[in-house]
Amino acid sequence: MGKALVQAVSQDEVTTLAAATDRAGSSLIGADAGELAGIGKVGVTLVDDITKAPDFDVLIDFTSPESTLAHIAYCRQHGKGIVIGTTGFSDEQKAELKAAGDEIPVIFAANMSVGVNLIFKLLETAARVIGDESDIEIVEAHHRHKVDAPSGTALRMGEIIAETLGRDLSKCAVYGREGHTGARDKDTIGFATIRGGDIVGEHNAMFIAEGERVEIGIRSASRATYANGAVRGAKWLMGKGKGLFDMQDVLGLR
Ligand SMILES: NC(=O)C1=CN([C@@H]2O[C@H](COP(=O)(O)OP(=O)(O)OC[C@H]3O[C@@H](n4cnc5c(N)ncnc54)[C@H](OP(=O)(O)O)[C@@H]3O)[C@@H](O)[C@H]2O)C=CC1
Ligand SMILES: O=C(O)C1=N[C@H](C(=O)O)C[C@H](O)C1
Repeated sequence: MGKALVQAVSQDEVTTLAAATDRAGSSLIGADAGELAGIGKVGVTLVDDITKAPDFDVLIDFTSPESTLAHIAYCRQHGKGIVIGTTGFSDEQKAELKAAGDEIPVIFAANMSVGVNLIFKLLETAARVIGDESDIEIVEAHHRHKVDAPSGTALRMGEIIAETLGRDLSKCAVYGREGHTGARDKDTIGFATIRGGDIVGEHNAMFIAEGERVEIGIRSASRATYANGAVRGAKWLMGKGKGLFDMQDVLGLR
Protein backbone atom coordinates (compact mmCIF):
# COMPACT_ATOMS: atom_id res chain seq x y z
CA MET A 1 0.00 0.00 0.00
CA GLY A 2 2.95 2.35 0.57
CA LYS A 3 3.65 2.43 -3.18
CA ALA A 4 -0.02 2.89 -4.06
CA LEU A 5 -0.27 5.76 -1.57
CA VAL A 6 2.84 7.53 -2.91
CA GLN A 7 1.32 7.28 -6.40
CA ALA A 8 -2.11 8.51 -5.28
CA VAL A 9 -0.81 11.46 -3.25
CA SER A 10 1.55 12.51 -6.05
CA GLN A 11 -1.07 12.21 -8.80
CA ASP A 12 -3.75 14.13 -6.89
CA GLU A 13 -4.01 17.80 -7.93
CA VAL A 14 -4.37 19.08 -4.36
CA THR A 15 -2.07 16.93 -2.22
CA THR A 16 1.72 16.95 -2.02
CA LEU A 17 3.85 14.15 -0.65
CA ALA A 18 5.76 15.69 2.27
CA ALA A 19 7.30 12.62 3.89
CA ALA A 20 7.45 8.83 3.72
CA THR A 21 8.47 6.32 6.38
CA ASP A 22 9.30 2.64 6.56
CA ARG A 23 10.22 0.30 9.41
CA ALA A 24 13.63 0.82 11.05
CA GLY A 25 16.13 -1.56 9.46
CA SER A 26 14.39 -1.57 6.09
CA SER A 27 16.84 -1.73 3.19
CA LEU A 28 14.79 1.00 1.47
CA ILE A 29 15.63 3.78 3.95
CA GLY A 30 17.27 6.72 2.15
CA ALA A 31 15.72 5.90 -1.23
CA ASP A 32 13.44 8.33 -3.07
CA ALA A 33 9.78 7.44 -2.35
CA GLY A 34 8.71 8.22 -5.93
CA GLU A 35 11.38 5.98 -7.42
CA LEU A 36 10.27 3.14 -5.12
CA ALA A 37 6.69 3.68 -6.26
CA GLY A 38 7.71 3.59 -9.93
CA ILE A 39 6.78 7.21 -10.72
CA GLY A 40 10.27 8.73 -10.80
CA LYS A 41 11.98 10.98 -8.28
CA VAL A 42 9.67 13.13 -6.12
CA GLY A 43 12.40 14.50 -3.82
CA VAL A 44 11.09 12.78 -0.68
CA THR A 45 13.50 10.41 1.03
CA LEU A 46 12.23 7.41 2.99
CA VAL A 47 13.06 7.79 6.71
CA ASP A 48 13.02 5.06 9.36
CA ASP A 49 11.10 6.96 12.04
CA ILE A 50 8.25 9.45 11.97
CA THR A 51 10.27 11.76 14.25
CA LYS A 52 12.78 12.19 11.40
CA ALA A 53 10.11 13.10 8.83
CA PRO A 54 9.80 16.65 7.44
CA ASP A 55 6.69 18.57 8.54
CA PHE A 56 3.33 17.40 7.17
CA ASP A 57 -0.38 18.12 7.62
CA VAL A 58 -1.99 14.66 7.64
CA LEU A 59 -0.38 11.26 8.18
CA ILE A 60 -1.75 8.35 6.12
CA ASP A 61 -0.94 5.11 7.91
CA PHE A 62 -1.22 1.63 6.38
CA THR A 63 1.26 -0.38 8.44
CA SER A 64 0.67 -2.74 11.37
CA PRO A 65 -1.34 -2.19 14.59
CA GLU A 66 1.79 -1.61 16.69
CA SER A 67 3.29 1.00 14.36
CA THR A 68 -0.09 2.67 13.89
CA LEU A 69 -0.30 3.18 17.65
CA ALA A 70 3.20 4.73 17.67
CA HIS A 71 2.15 7.02 14.80
CA ILE A 72 -1.01 8.01 16.68
CA ALA A 73 1.08 8.95 19.71
CA TYR A 74 3.23 11.19 17.48
CA CYS A 75 0.17 12.82 15.88
CA ARG A 76 -1.41 13.46 19.30
CA GLN A 77 1.80 15.03 20.53
CA HIS A 78 2.09 17.29 17.48
CA GLY A 79 -1.61 17.99 16.80
CA LYS A 80 -1.65 16.31 13.37
CA GLY A 81 -4.56 14.56 11.67
CA ILE A 82 -4.26 10.87 10.81
CA VAL A 83 -5.96 8.57 8.28
CA ILE A 84 -5.70 4.95 9.43
CA GLY A 85 -6.15 2.08 6.98
CA THR A 86 -4.37 -0.57 9.03
CA THR A 87 -6.47 -3.58 10.10
CA GLY A 88 -6.08 -6.34 12.68
CA PHE A 89 -6.42 -4.25 15.87
CA SER A 90 -7.42 -5.87 19.17
CA ASP A 91 -10.32 -4.34 21.12
CA GLU A 92 -7.83 -2.64 23.46
CA GLN A 93 -5.96 -1.14 20.52
CA LYS A 94 -9.24 0.06 19.00
CA ALA A 95 -9.97 1.85 22.29
CA GLU A 96 -6.72 3.78 21.81
CA LEU A 97 -7.82 4.86 18.32
CA LYS A 98 -11.10 6.11 19.77
CA ALA A 99 -9.27 8.00 22.52
CA ALA A 100 -7.11 9.72 19.90
CA GLY A 101 -10.30 11.12 18.36
CA ASP A 102 -10.81 13.12 21.59
CA GLU A 103 -7.68 15.12 20.75
CA ILE A 104 -7.02 15.07 17.01
CA PRO A 105 -8.95 14.43 13.78
CA VAL A 106 -8.82 10.70 12.98
CA ILE A 107 -10.25 8.68 10.09
CA PHE A 108 -10.25 4.96 10.79
CA ALA A 109 -11.71 2.74 8.07
CA ALA A 110 -11.03 -0.94 7.43
CA ASN A 111 -11.64 -0.22 3.77
CA MET A 112 -11.18 3.13 2.02
CA SER A 113 -12.74 2.18 -1.32
CA VAL A 114 -15.90 3.99 -2.44
CA GLY A 115 -17.44 0.72 -3.69
CA VAL A 116 -16.88 -1.11 -0.43
CA ASN A 117 -18.37 1.78 1.55
CA LEU A 118 -21.41 1.71 -0.69
CA ILE A 119 -21.70 -2.02 0.05
CA PHE A 120 -21.69 -1.20 3.76
CA LYS A 121 -24.85 0.89 3.22
CA LEU A 122 -26.52 -1.84 1.15
CA LEU A 123 -25.84 -4.34 3.94
CA GLU A 124 -27.86 -2.26 6.38
CA THR A 125 -30.87 -2.42 4.07
CA ALA A 126 -30.47 -6.14 3.39
CA ALA A 127 -30.13 -6.92 7.09
CA ARG A 128 -33.21 -4.86 7.91
CA VAL A 129 -35.35 -6.48 5.22
CA ILE A 130 -34.26 -10.14 5.27
CA GLY A 131 -31.64 -10.48 8.03
CA ASP A 132 -33.80 -12.15 10.64
CA GLU A 133 -35.12 -14.87 8.33
CA SER A 134 -31.73 -15.61 6.69
CA ASP A 135 -28.58 -17.50 7.55
CA ILE A 136 -25.81 -14.92 7.18
CA GLU A 137 -22.37 -15.89 5.94
CA ILE A 138 -19.47 -13.63 4.93
CA VAL A 139 -16.67 -14.88 2.65
CA GLU A 140 -13.50 -12.92 1.93
CA ALA A 141 -10.44 -13.63 -0.22
CA HIS A 142 -7.05 -11.86 -0.27
CA HIS A 143 -3.47 -12.27 -1.47
CA ARG A 144 -1.08 -14.69 0.20
CA HIS A 145 0.82 -11.93 2.06
CA LYS A 146 -2.10 -10.78 4.20
CA VAL A 147 -1.39 -11.41 7.89
CA ASP A 148 -4.78 -10.82 9.57
CA ALA A 149 -8.00 -12.84 9.21
CA PRO A 150 -10.83 -12.36 8.72
CA SER A 151 -10.13 -9.10 6.92
CA GLY A 152 -11.00 -5.85 8.65
CA THR A 153 -13.59 -5.28 5.92
CA ALA A 154 -15.30 -8.64 6.53
CA LEU A 155 -15.41 -7.91 10.26
CA ARG A 156 -16.89 -4.45 9.59
CA MET A 157 -19.51 -6.06 7.34
CA GLY A 158 -20.37 -8.42 10.19
CA GLU A 159 -20.54 -5.55 12.68
CA ILE A 160 -22.90 -3.54 10.47
CA ILE A 161 -25.22 -6.52 9.96
CA ALA A 162 -25.12 -7.45 13.66
CA GLU A 163 -25.78 -3.86 14.78
CA THR A 164 -28.73 -3.57 12.38
CA LEU A 165 -30.20 -6.82 13.75
CA GLY A 166 -29.58 -5.88 17.40
CA ARG A 167 -27.01 -8.65 17.82
CA ASP A 168 -23.53 -8.49 19.38
CA LEU A 169 -20.93 -9.68 16.86
CA SER A 170 -18.53 -10.77 19.60
CA LYS A 171 -21.21 -13.25 20.71
CA CYS A 172 -22.72 -14.37 17.39
CA ALA A 173 -19.65 -14.63 15.10
CA VAL A 174 -18.44 -18.08 13.98
CA TYR A 175 -14.95 -18.01 12.49
CA GLY A 176 -14.57 -21.08 10.27
CA ARG A 177 -16.00 -24.57 10.88
CA GLU A 178 -14.41 -27.98 11.25
CA GLY A 179 -15.42 -31.43 12.45
CA HIS A 180 -18.78 -32.28 13.98
CA THR A 181 -20.11 -28.74 14.34
CA GLY A 182 -23.75 -29.58 14.90
CA ALA A 183 -26.53 -27.85 12.97
CA ARG A 184 -26.18 -24.17 12.25
CA ASP A 185 -27.36 -21.82 15.00
CA LYS A 186 -29.81 -19.43 13.31
CA ASP A 187 -28.55 -16.23 14.90
CA THR A 188 -24.89 -16.72 14.12
CA ILE A 189 -22.92 -14.82 11.46
CA GLY A 190 -20.35 -17.09 9.80
CA PHE A 191 -17.00 -16.03 8.36
CA ALA A 192 -14.82 -17.88 5.85
CA THR A 193 -11.38 -16.82 4.66
CA ILE A 194 -9.46 -17.59 1.47
CA ARG A 195 -5.79 -16.62 1.04
CA GLY A 196 -3.83 -17.00 -2.17
CA GLY A 197 -1.77 -15.50 -4.96
CA ASP A 198 -2.34 -11.87 -5.82
CA ILE A 199 -6.05 -11.46 -4.99
CA VAL A 200 -6.46 -7.74 -4.21
CA GLY A 201 -9.60 -8.15 -2.10
CA GLU A 202 -12.99 -9.87 -2.47
CA HIS A 203 -15.90 -9.69 -0.05
CA ASN A 204 -19.28 -11.38 -0.29
CA ALA A 205 -22.09 -11.33 2.28
CA MET A 206 -24.79 -13.95 1.78
CA PHE A 207 -28.29 -13.78 3.21
CA ILE A 208 -29.44 -17.35 2.72
CA ALA A 209 -33.19 -17.77 3.17
CA GLU A 210 -35.59 -20.60 2.29
CA GLY A 211 -35.99 -20.50 -1.50
CA GLU A 212 -33.61 -17.66 -2.29
CA ARG A 213 -30.19 -16.25 -1.50
CA VAL A 214 -29.23 -12.59 -1.67
CA GLU A 215 -25.53 -11.89 -2.18
CA ILE A 216 -23.96 -8.49 -1.75
CA GLY A 217 -20.35 -8.49 -2.78
CA ILE A 218 -17.47 -6.62 -4.34
CA ARG A 219 -14.22 -7.57 -6.05
CA SER A 220 -11.49 -4.98 -5.78
CA ALA A 221 -9.18 -5.18 -8.79
CA SER A 222 -6.65 -2.48 -7.89
CA ARG A 223 -5.06 -1.26 -4.68
CA ALA A 224 -5.39 2.25 -6.15
CA THR A 225 -9.05 2.20 -5.04
CA TYR A 226 -7.90 2.01 -1.41
CA ALA A 227 -5.13 4.60 -1.86
CA ASN A 228 -7.39 7.06 -3.70
CA GLY A 229 -9.97 6.73 -0.92
CA ALA A 230 -7.31 7.42 1.71
CA VAL A 231 -6.18 10.57 -0.13
CA ARG A 232 -9.81 11.68 -0.41
CA GLY A 233 -10.08 11.14 3.35
CA ALA A 234 -6.89 13.11 4.05
CA LYS A 235 -8.23 16.09 2.06
CA TRP A 236 -11.58 15.88 3.88
CA LEU A 237 -9.76 15.83 7.23
CA MET A 238 -7.92 19.12 6.58
CA GLY A 239 -9.40 21.85 8.74
CA LYS A 240 -11.54 19.39 10.74
CA GLY A 241 -11.40 19.59 14.52
CA LYS A 242 -10.87 16.56 16.75
CA GLY A 243 -13.09 13.53 16.24
CA LEU A 244 -13.15 9.92 15.11
CA PHE A 245 -14.51 9.58 11.57
CA ASP A 246 -14.71 6.88 8.91
CA MET A 247 -15.26 6.77 5.14
CA GLN A 248 -19.03 6.90 5.61
CA ASP A 249 -18.48 10.44 6.94
CA VAL A 250 -16.11 11.34 4.11
CA LEU A 251 -18.53 10.10 1.44
CA GLY A 252 -21.63 11.62 3.06
CA LEU A 253 -23.18 8.17 3.57
CA ARG A 254 -23.85 8.51 7.29
N1 LIG B 1 -8.24 0.30 4.83
C1 LIG B 1 -7.96 -0.13 3.59
O1 LIG B 1 -8.59 0.29 2.61
C2 LIG B 1 -6.83 -1.09 3.39
C3 LIG B 1 -6.16 -1.56 4.47
N2 LIG B 1 -5.05 -2.34 4.32
C4 LIG B 1 -4.35 -2.68 5.53
O2 LIG B 1 -3.15 -1.88 5.57
C5 LIG B 1 -2.13 -2.60 6.25
C6 LIG B 1 -0.90 -2.67 5.37
O3 LIG B 1 -1.20 -3.44 4.23
P1 LIG B 1 -0.07 -3.81 3.17
O4 LIG B 1 0.51 -2.57 2.60
O5 LIG B 1 -0.68 -4.80 2.26
O6 LIG B 1 0.95 -4.57 4.11
P2 LIG B 1 2.54 -4.66 4.01
O7 LIG B 1 2.98 -5.56 5.10
O8 LIG B 1 2.92 -4.90 2.62
O9 LIG B 1 2.94 -3.17 4.32
C7 LIG B 1 3.04 -2.63 5.60
C8 LIG B 1 4.27 -1.79 5.57
O10 LIG B 1 4.39 -1.02 6.76
C9 LIG B 1 5.77 -1.07 7.07
N3 LIG B 1 5.97 -0.68 8.47
C10 LIG B 1 5.98 -1.48 9.55
N4 LIG B 1 6.24 -0.75 10.63
C11 LIG B 1 6.41 0.53 10.23
C12 LIG B 1 6.74 1.75 10.88
N5 LIG B 1 6.93 1.80 12.20
N6 LIG B 1 6.86 2.87 10.13
C13 LIG B 1 6.65 2.83 8.82
N7 LIG B 1 6.38 1.71 8.14
C14 LIG B 1 6.24 0.57 8.84
C15 LIG B 1 6.18 -2.47 6.77
O11 LIG B 1 7.57 -2.59 6.67
P3 LIG B 1 8.26 -4.06 6.66
O12 LIG B 1 7.72 -4.79 5.47
O13 LIG B 1 9.69 -3.72 6.55
O14 LIG B 1 7.85 -4.69 7.95
C16 LIG B 1 5.51 -2.66 5.43
O15 LIG B 1 6.30 -2.14 4.39
C17 LIG B 1 -2.72 -3.96 6.60
O16 LIG B 1 -3.20 -3.91 7.92
C18 LIG B 1 -3.88 -4.11 5.63
O17 LIG B 1 -4.89 -4.95 6.08
C19 LIG B 1 -4.61 -2.69 3.10
C20 LIG B 1 -5.26 -2.29 1.97
C21 LIG B 1 -6.45 -1.47 2.03
O1 LIG C 1 -4.61 -6.47 3.41
C1 LIG C 1 -5.25 -6.11 2.40
O2 LIG C 1 -4.83 -6.27 1.24
C2 LIG C 1 -6.54 -5.46 2.62
N1 LIG C 1 -6.90 -5.22 3.83
C3 LIG C 1 -8.09 -4.56 4.26
C4 LIG C 1 -8.92 -5.49 5.11
O3 LIG C 1 -8.37 -6.21 5.96
O4 LIG C 1 -10.15 -5.46 4.99
C5 LIG C 1 -8.83 -3.91 3.12
C6 LIG C 1 -8.75 -4.63 1.81
O5 LIG C 1 -9.62 -5.70 1.83
C7 LIG C 1 -7.34 -5.05 1.45
